[in-house]
Amino acid sequence: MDALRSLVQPLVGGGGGSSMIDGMKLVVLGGTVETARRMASSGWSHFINSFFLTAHFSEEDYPYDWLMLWLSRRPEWQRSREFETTTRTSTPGFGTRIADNSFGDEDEEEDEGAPGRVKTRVVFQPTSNTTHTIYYRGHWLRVKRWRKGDTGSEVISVSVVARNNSILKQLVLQAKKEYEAEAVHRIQIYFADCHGCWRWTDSRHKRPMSSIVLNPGVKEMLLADTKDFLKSEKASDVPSRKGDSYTRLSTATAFSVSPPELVLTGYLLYGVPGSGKSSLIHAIAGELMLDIYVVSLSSSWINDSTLTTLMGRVPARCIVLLEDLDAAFTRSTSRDGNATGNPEGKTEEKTTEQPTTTTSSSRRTRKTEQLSDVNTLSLSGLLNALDGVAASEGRLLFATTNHLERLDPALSRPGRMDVWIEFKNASKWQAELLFRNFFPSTDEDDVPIEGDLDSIELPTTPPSPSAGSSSSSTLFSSMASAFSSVPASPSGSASPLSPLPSMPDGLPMRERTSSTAGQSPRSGKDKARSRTVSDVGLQNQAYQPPPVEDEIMEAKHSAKPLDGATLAKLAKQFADAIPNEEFSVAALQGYLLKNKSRPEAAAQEAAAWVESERALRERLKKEREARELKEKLEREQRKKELLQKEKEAAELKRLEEAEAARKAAEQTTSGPVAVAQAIELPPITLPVAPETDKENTTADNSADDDDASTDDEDDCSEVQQRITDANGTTWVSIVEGST
Ligand SMILES: Nc1ncnc2c1ncn2[C@@H]1O[C@H](COP(=O)(O)OP(=O)(O)OP(=O)(O)O)[C@@H](O)[C@H]1O
Repeated sequence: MDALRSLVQPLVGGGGGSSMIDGMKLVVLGGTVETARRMASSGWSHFINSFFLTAHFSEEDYPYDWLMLWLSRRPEWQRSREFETTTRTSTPGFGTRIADNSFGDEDEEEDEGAPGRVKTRVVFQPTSNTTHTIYYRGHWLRVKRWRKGDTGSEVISVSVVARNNSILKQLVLQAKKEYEAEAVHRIQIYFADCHGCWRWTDSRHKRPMSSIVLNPGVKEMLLADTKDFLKSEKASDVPSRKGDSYTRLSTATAFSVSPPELVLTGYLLYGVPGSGKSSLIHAIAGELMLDIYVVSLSSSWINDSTLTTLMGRVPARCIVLLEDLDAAFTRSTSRDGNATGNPEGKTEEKTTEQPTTTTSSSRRTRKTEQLSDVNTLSLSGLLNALDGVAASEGRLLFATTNHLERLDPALSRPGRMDVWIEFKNASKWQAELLFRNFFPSTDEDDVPIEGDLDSIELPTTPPSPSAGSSSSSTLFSSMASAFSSVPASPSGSASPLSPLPSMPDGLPMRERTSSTAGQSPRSGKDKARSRTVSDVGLQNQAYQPPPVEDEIMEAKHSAKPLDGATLAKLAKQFADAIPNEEFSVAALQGYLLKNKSRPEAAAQEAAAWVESERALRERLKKEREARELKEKLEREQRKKELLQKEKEAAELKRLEEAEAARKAAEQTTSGPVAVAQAIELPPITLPVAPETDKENTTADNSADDDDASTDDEDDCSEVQQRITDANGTTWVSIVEGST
């Protein structure tokens, strides 16, 4: 103690120093000690860190996803004592995969009233900026999740004491393997957001192809075709560079007709809602292990540049899905029938509605301008974007629409939308298969469906549109549901197809063919993948990956399994009660879901259900018609009132102008003629007393009259015309003279 005192004494001064100097000495001492401490600590941490290898994984790249999944399964990660909870994360995989630290309401009792209810999973993840120590293959890893200051994106940093980075490589490879093993059962769904970025939205279980009920041949054809495409993409030098054209077997080969070589990239699925378009795409994505990138063209923010940016950011090997293709040019944000679908809609609006007044015209112009700001997707913009997808590394382009007739013919050019598949309401055959798929059976093997499948026509290649050029055919419509109307073609060779809908320019679809020559797909863009944490893109989710499927699976457990023969009998009974192509598959599925534990009742009550649905439709139709009529009348009434108001306003304005002019004239000159002159009124006609009266009054007022006439002669230069009418009244017309 004495030694310490003797050491400090000279620094703080002896008892004789002033207190001020003592204080300063203390400050200097404190500063020196603190600096020394900091230097020691920083030197120590540098020293320690020099033994660490650190890897950073940014959320903008795939390894981040792999690691997040890997981490979510580590007990050390789960033992963290500080958590964030989230139901949605921008991180694919994490939180939506069955991570050990996530929980959902699957344990809750099923809500009978909401069969299609989407289950929410809550994820616990350690808060960012905390360091976790995880033991991995003989090494202690220090893992920290943090946010970059400049971009705000998340980063995982993994540090380990090691001589080289092989342990980190092993870690990444293992995380990747686990991620991919998980991905085998799932597909990732990305939505476009308004910033031109792909935002991961969902991870869904694959949907088995067998759960899609379409008339035979369609699924198989599509699957074979897409597989061929991907195979050829792999086998060939990926023809993604500008100017290259690439070929693959046409859909025709699936049906053993001469295989023309085609540039074929786009699949257009069109038809009534709830007929399985999205479900089929979902199932194909699962089968081919591809993720889905969805753009809803009815989104208000879609425009040429956003679409081009988005297409440039689509990675290789995926499905690009353009939802609501018909809405592309309609400036409509709804999927209902309100959209005109007319590519010229904009022009029409401008030309047909002639503004009646300045006010209404400017209002309309303002409105149009606002719309233009919101959505300026042009046909050429869309086509460019499609060509961008077409150019490329295993990307399959799918488009869906409920309104084929609204599409522009340019969309059907080769390399854009080459295979068109129509989806109709459920046929009897589909109803039967749906029933059999829906309810569980004790028989392991599929019981062949009763009924003659021969009556269902398989898709065939359409006859060559131009004589003798079999290799130029690129397009046909495989009527997914209309086959039964046409006799089968045993060989699968060209057979009469059901009449094809006409395109807007009057050509039937199958005639829209052309050779592949000259196709120059745009060069493949960089494969940047971007996820922005923004909700805007999610507000326009027209595409809903079929949510009911899980419920169907669950339904299988809620009904007692039936033996094959009973199931077949009930399915037949059900199909007999369902009218052909009147109800969508989704509607039938909804009915079955309601009866998921009562297959017998589902079959027996189907006819009654059909009647009740018809009555409901009828009622809704009447209500809609009444509402539309009322709205129409109200619109007309409003229009009338508006016109009346505009008329009154115009009249008022005219009078005000006349009045203003009169006043102005009064100020400059005086007298009626000047006023008449100023406001360009017609000559003033004044009645005068008949001659006799005049004579009588002349005597009395002669002096005045003389004065007046003198005044008139002096002041005015008008000419007076006297006219006597049938009643004997004399009118004097005063007309401006020319003195
Ligand atoms: N052909 C089908 N096979 C199996 N399930 C179907 C079929 N059609 C419809 N469904 C069921 O109906 C629901 C809606 O189907 P989906 O979304 O695929 O229809 P869609 O034709 O894409 O409709 P929209 O045009 O409105 O997008 C899904 O749950 C799906 O399971």
